[in-house]
Amino acid sequence: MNLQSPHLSIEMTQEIFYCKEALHLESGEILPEFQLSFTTQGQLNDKKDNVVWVLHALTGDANPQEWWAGLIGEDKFYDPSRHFIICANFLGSCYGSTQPLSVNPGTGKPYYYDFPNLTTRDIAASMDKLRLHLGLDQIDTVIGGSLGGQVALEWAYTLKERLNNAIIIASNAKASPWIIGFNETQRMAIESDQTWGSMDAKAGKKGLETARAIGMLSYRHPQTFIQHQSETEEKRDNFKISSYLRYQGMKLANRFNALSYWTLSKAMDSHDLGRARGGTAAALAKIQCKVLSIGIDTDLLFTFVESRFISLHVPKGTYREISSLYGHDAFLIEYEQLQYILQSFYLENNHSIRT
Ligand SMILES: CC(=O)SCCNC(=O)CCNC(=O)[C@H](O)C(C)(C)COP(=O)(O)OP(=O)(O)OC[C@H]1O[C@@H](n2cnc3c(N)ncnc32)[C@H](O)[C@@H]1OP(=O)(O)O
Ligand SMILES: N[C@@H](CCO)C(=O)O
Repeated sequence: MNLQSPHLSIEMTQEIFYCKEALHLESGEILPEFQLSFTTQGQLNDKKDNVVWVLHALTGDANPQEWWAGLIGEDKFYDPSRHFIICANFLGSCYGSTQPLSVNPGTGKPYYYDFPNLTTRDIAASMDKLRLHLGLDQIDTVIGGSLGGQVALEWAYTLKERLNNAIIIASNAKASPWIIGFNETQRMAIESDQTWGSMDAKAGKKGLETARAIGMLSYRHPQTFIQHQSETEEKRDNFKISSYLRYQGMKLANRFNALSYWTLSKAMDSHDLGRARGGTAAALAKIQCKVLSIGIDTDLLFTFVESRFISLHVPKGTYREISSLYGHDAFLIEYEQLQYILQSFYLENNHSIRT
């Protein structure tokens, strides 16, 4: 029981950070200005050592209390009565941050297909502008899964001694051809939608449905579907898994847009911590903070081998593994194991943050 907040009432604040400074992107392009939607919950303590910055995955938003409800929130592992919890919607995403449907200040019209290519390094750089805006010199923990883990790793590299812990879940130091291939097939699905190319917020919506259905196969494991979508009677058609994938496609297409999906999937592909830094091993060797890399035994997309690679090459690395039926998406589901792993990590590292 959280005695400080018996009625679970610590307010969450949602704001927009407007950055009027240009962001110079890795591609050489420039975003003349941008905005990030972000939330904070809890208070920065006097020692300013309780900042937990949460980074979302491909289709998440700035409300981890919703999509990571088992980990973030009052009476949860990261508790706003102790931690100052920050989460920003990624640049390129469609939950309040600058994205392809935003107005290009140069033309006065939405960017649509002129929105620049972003990399995970660019997304981390935009996040750092928010950190400076908030006046935070020190972050205790950055934590993210999947694309969120990629961005967290990039940020950990540049934050240097300003970061104590990076928790990188179901992620990697460099996008594998397998991941890029999955993303490419999803973009092909979007491209094959006849509305793709039109200047319309709903362009590519049907294609996005297919893209998400393909994506779902990579976010889960064959065993997930044997468990949850097996037929109980003999059938020749209309299988459960078919309606499940169609439903998941529609669900995503109703809350996301294809242009943002395109942009963020390209960012995921771009991920290479070692680019222009002498390769991934050399770049990982320069990360100064403690790194907890968590793999998932059934992850078919970001394999546990890639997660372990991170911990083996950073100077202060720990590797832990989640065992799950759910494949890659287990990082959004297996709360008990996550809490245990996190608790042990902080205890083993005799860490000041109270958990
Ligand atoms: C503003 C926003 O909403 S932001 C949301 C933020 N989202 C994220 O950050 C994404 C991260 N979250 C996720 O990826 C997912 O929510 C997960 C991994 C945590 C869980 O996935 P879910 O889709 O909820 O679970 P699951 O795969 O079991 O599917 C359940 C849904 O499929 C439906 N379903 C299950 N089987 C079938 C079937 N055979 N046919 C049709 N529908 C089916 C269920 O009725 C349920 O529907 P509901 O979501 O409307 O309740
Ligand atoms: N299920 C995740 C994708 C994989 O990380 C999401 O929708 O963000």
